[in-house]
Amino acid sequence: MGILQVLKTQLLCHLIICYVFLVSGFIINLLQICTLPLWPINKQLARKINCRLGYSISSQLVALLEWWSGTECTLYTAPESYKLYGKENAIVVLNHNFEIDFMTGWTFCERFGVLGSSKVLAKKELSFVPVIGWMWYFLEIVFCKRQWEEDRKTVVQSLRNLRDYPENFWFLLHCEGTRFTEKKHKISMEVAEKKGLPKLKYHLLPRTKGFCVTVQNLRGTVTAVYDSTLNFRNNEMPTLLGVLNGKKYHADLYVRRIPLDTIPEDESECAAWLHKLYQEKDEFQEHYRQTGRFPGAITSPPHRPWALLNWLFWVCLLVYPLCMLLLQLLLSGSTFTVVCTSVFCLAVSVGMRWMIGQTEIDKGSNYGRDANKQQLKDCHPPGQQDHAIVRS
Ligand SMILES: CCCCC/C=C\C/C=C\CCCCCCCC(=O)SCCNC(=O)CCNC(=O)[C@H](O)C(C)(C)COP(=O)(O)OP(=O)(O)OC[C@H]1O[C@@H](n2cnc3c(N)ncnc32)[C@H](O)[C@@H]1OP(=O)(O)O
Ligand SMILES: CCCCCCCCCCCCCCCCCC(=O)OC[C@@H](O)COP(=O)(O)O
Repeated sequence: MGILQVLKTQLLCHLIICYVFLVSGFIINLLQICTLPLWPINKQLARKINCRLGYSISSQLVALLEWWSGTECTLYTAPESYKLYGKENAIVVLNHNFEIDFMTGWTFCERFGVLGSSKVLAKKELSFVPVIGWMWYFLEIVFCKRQWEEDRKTVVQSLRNLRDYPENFWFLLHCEGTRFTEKKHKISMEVAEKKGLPKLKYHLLPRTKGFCVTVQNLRGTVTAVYDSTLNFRNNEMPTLLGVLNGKKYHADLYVRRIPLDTIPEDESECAAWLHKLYQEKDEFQEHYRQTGRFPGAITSPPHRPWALLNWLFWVCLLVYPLCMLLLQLLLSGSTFTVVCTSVFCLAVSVGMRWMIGQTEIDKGSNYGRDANKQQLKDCHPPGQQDHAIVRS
């Protein structure tokens, strides 16, 4: 193991990275709040500014994945589709198996220049996560409680707001609605059986309402669906902590571009279309398992320097004052100040660990663990968490 690799596993490095992320994040959140008076005056300008500010936060996680961990991201796609990526609005339908699939998705967004404006149908709980969740509020991310009766109105309204968005965007949909675990898979296949739908081996049964309503409300705004299937080589199960420790992973993403006007307008036909899409996605995963690759031509969209430059900017800006502050504290000789600072640092570390926990599948929600919604609301007792599938 090289010296740099050892350095990447050191707690001090992690604390500095987290400090830069948190402090820069809070500064950017504050700047986002400052754009509020601009919204009624010039909405499109406010949106553009927020895209740049949002980029400055999310690109830090991209830099962590690309430059710190050195994770390789390979794209399998048709060359004629490749030319259009980043130049049109699209709905991205992605499988939901990995703890860092959001970072991998962001990395592809960065490579095609749509990171600042990328959107997602996200669970409401994520809107409360400091920095990222607060940033999303200003980026007009669509949140849902995963209770359709309550979501219908807000989701439709949020989607309609995107019709005049001034930047090209990709709208991410994890139609499975939750991350893959063995238990959730078993239950969703029972639902599939009851509904007379073919079983899926690598995916949960897709929830169709979000997809249909998105297609319905973004027709005319979005030109294509990017059917995206993600996998990691050698059965890697990547984690954010692994990335923070500098572990290199190998992501393979297969993208098929499907023109939006080929998707049925009728809701039940649209739902059937989505079920068929997931059967095809399952076949692609089977192909990957058998051959170690997806169909289609391989490309490695080039790295852009901006994510790294943005990160270095924040490191330069924030690490020097931190060092000066710590030095002053030590020189002050006040036990009280030193104890207070230590407690503060500990609280921040616990907060960061909680944020990282939001990405962990073992700490995931109960959604989809039972076909009966009432039962879903009950928390299961500790020690009964199900585990993400370990692919042999
Ligand atoms: C190219 C690279 C990628 C580019 C990336 C681009 C952009 C990146 C941007 C941001 C990155 C950040 C990423 C953050 C990720 C965060 C993602 C999430 O938060 S995922 C969770 C939230 N999202 C979703 O849930 C979306 C999918 N869900 C839906 O669409 C749902 O329909 C819904 C709109 C949320 C509503 O859900 P609800 O449960 O209320 O209703 P449903 O109708 O869906 O469910 C009832 C229906 O389902 C049947 N049922 C019951 N149990 C199950 C089960 N276990 N499995 C499957 N189906 C089940 C039930 O019988 C009902 O059926 P029916 O409708 O026939 O009555
Ligand atoms: C350079 C920066 C380094 C900082 C390191 C620490 C950063 C901490 C960042 C926390 C990021 C929080 C955003 C989490 C996004 C997680 C997306 C996700 O995968 O959500 C899960 C839901 O889809 C489904 O939930 P479940 O029903 O499976 O439960």
